[in-house]
Amino acid sequence: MSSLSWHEYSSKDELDHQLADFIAEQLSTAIAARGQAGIAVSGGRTPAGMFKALRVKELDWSKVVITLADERWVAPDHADSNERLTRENLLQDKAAKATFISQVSSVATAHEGQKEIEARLAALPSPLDVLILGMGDDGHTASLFPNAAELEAACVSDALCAAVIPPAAPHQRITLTLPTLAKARSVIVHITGDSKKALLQAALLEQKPATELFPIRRVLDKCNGLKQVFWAT
Ligand SMILES: O=C1O[C@H](COP(=O)(O)O)[C@@H](O)[C@H](O)[C@H]1O
Repeated sequence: MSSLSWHEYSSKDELDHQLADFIAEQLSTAIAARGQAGIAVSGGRTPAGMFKALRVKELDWSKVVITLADERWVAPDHADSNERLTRENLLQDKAAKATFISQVSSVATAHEGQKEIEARLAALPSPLDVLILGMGDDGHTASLFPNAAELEAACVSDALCAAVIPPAAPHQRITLTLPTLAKARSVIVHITGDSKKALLQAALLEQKPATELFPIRRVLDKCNGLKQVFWAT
């Protein structure tokens, strides 16, 4: 694996602000170099504070395309929706000018909706300039869940996204596939708490066939861009 650098902070607030500064700089650099920037953000409990710090940054948000690393197959106003989290916390203030690509539709299942989401994602700058990954307590990242029936296909797929039914977590999912995630120019793992730090460190040390590694490790192993962990206790 190419090298992974760690940035550790003594508070979540400091982490949120430092990470927001770093992302804003990367988006501005991408816009200067290529005229636009593409970023995929994660959902869950971790990113809200960082989103609030990022949304007020001075950059040309009209040139930024934002999507999700993964989405829960729920209505966009559902309490568990990653889109809702992103709209309420990131797509506000200056960042309201960004383009957002939603990864959910009104059809009943993620498997049925995958083709429509795939078509929408064709508008995403490729490769992504910035990818923010979370990590669950089970080592999943995006919605690449250990033991999901769709995991192996999503790790080698030519598609941009895949439908996944997590074996032990709520909601059907759409996730960017591992090849789509791994192409990102800059990958940031954004985690908090001692147990996630310990899990990530253990995942990075595992010596097993790829199919038995935690999904977070599988993604990081395939990334050739800049790789960093932003962590706070
Ligand atoms: O289900 C999900 O979980 C992960 C981790 O979330 P957290 O609540 O532990 O921060 C998240 O990265 C992913 O986007 C989300 O759909």
